[in-house]
Amino acid sequence: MAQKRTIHSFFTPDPKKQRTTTNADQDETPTYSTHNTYPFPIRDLSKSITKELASLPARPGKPINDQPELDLVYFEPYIPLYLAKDLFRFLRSELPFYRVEYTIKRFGVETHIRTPRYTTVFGLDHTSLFDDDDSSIILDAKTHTRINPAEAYPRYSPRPIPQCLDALRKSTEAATNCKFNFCLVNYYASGSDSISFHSDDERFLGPEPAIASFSLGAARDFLMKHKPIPPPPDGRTAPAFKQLKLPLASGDMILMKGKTQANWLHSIPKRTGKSNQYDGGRINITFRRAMVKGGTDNYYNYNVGKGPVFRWDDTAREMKEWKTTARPSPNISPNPKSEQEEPEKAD
Ligand SMILES: O=C(O)CCC(=O)C(=O)O
Ligand SMILES: [Fe+2]
Repeated sequence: MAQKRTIHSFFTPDPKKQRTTTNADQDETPTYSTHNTYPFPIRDLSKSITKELASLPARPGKPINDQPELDLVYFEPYIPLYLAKDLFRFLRSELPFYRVEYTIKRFGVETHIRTPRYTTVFGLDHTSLFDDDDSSIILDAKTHTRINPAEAYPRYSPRPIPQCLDALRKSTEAATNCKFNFCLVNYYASGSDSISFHSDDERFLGPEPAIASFSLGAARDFLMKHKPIPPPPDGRTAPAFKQLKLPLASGDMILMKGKTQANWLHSIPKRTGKSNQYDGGRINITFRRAMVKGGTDNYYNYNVGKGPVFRWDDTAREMKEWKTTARPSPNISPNPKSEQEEPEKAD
């Protein structure tokens, strides 16, 4: 008879499946992705993890399309638990993060927004390419001639997707038949970090964008609700939409596509209560495809910004400001009129 598993044993990798901490991995000399825009070199995944990612998804995706204009594919999970656990720890330790603040005009009033989570982004829109042989060179995607990044991307220098995220991008492209040129990462340090209801329907993603969204670490609820619609004429009853609540677990992936972004909003609400085996920390990775230069500027502005870099401190078990003499001090607009959390993601 099969042995009964305790709750603890579900989070303790099965020895037969502990392929990510093999002797081969431990003996491997680490390699790093480097670029002049990275605040520090970003470690590459081991050969064995890279190979495993290429063989995913662990389970085929299931469509969720039983409501008007809703078009999702839910991979539950895409990354098996033992691997998701390693990948969560790896990315939390190795990526640079930011706590972006910005000012927007809301109802004619300058409002200071503090993004309620850590973020980072890598990638370049469809009009340009990093040179395969030298990623410090950016090429025009059509002519393959060199462009001047200071002219084409004056506010933020684009960052190539580091190997540790690019391996997952390649796997996701193969599994979904979609193409992605951007990777956005959110880190929710605890239940008080969140993302408010919004849709990723920015014009620079083109019509009917496909967005692949991965969860690693603590489980959090992903809520979806239909955008408000005008009341139908001549007293007819408005269609009823049900709100969705998907308790996304480590390793899960949701592909949002078709008319979803144009018609539905999604959010990760704040959560109270106990933390779990991941200290309550959760990483979200989204792969997207930006079509025009404005998309690149927008993504860096709201996910990197001009403020300080944060990096995971494994002794303190929290994100700490990462100091370097090579980087200018934070550049945050002084004396904001009011401060509040993001209302909705700005375009
Ligand atoms: O954390 C998540 O699952 C959602 C993130 C998200 O919606 C976004 O970054 O646009
Ligand atoms: Fe989103």
